[in-house]
Amino acid sequence: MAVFTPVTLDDLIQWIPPFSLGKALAIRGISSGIENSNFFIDTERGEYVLTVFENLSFEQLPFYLELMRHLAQRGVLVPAPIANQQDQIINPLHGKPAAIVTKLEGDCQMAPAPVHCAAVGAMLAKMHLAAQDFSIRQPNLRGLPWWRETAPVVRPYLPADGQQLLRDEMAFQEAFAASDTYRQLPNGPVHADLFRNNVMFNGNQLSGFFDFYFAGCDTWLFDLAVTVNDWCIDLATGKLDIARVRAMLDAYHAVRPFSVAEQAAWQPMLRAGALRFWLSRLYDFYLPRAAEMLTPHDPGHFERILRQRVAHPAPNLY
Ligand SMILES: Nc1ncnc2c1ncn2[C@@H]1O[C@H](COP(=O)(O)OP(=O)(O)OP(=O)(O)O)[C@@H](O)[C@H]1O
Ligand SMILES: N[C@@H](CCO)C(=O)O
Repeated sequence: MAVFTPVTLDDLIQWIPPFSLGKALAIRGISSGIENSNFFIDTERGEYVLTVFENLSFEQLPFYLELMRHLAQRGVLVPAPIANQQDQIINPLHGKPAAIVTKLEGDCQMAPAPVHCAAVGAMLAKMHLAAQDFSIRQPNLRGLPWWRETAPVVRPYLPADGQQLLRDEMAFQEAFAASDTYRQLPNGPVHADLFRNNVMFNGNQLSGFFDFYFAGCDTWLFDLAVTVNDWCIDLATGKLDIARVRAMLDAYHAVRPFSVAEQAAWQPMLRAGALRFWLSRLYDFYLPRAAEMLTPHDPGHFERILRQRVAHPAPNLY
């Protein structure tokens, strides 16, 4: 169901020669994923992932794919895009942009322990540092300007207490974004969607981050807040699990020490990370795109997380 653009082995055999991967031997559609058509492909040089982009254009894709190339070249574990003989990594296939990237070994870890959270924290810090000198700049397209646009669109669908929470949190986040503390936060390219289903593990060994298609420039702390809000919580209640939070924060800090401003911004940023996904899930729930085929994620999950973060202080960064 999640292969929107079919690609046959014959199509691949015709298309793949400029990539110097030898002959294409097999292709299998990947059923999970709702944005793009993804395939595992076998070639004479090994196994790779082929993505045909259904929504992103030739103009939009360089930010994401060049960022992955930049990170892979610096030893951050991410899928490395494969260039053709002209050094192009985005090429048309059935009229849509497509790319081949290296395959990450293993599976997603959907019930993470502190050891997994530590591995994610350390790699996230390494990724932030390695992306600092990436030359293409694109803002986080799901940042404050998008919240401002989206909050009034989804608010009418909420009951009174939800409307109140959304109003209060938007006001809180506007003030936070205008503060001196916020201005002092280090920023750069971030993943911005580093949930459990976007990281691969081979046993307890992290094998890579993937699905960079919400990446953009934002504060490093926002990226960490989004990650903690998914990896380090009890999914039923949204409560933080202190052992997992500590493991992730300590591992991050050991690679890229936190600043004083970041400590001051930590609680508001956890709320920002929850608000961002509450809004996008509300939008997808109440205003689904015409071709939407899958059940939207539950917005209530991030409303619970937001209420938790407002009511209970999180552990300090360091
Ligand atoms: N480089 C990779 N190596 C190994 N497996 C991959 C790789 N890229 C994607 N996959 C597999 O394909 C599945 C779908 O990929 P992905 O999550 O990027 O889909 P999508 O449609 O782009 O996004 P979404 O998660 O928003 O639905 C992943 O869950 C993973 O199992
Ligand atoms: N991680 C997002 C989905 C978009 O990748 C969510 O859980 O709402």
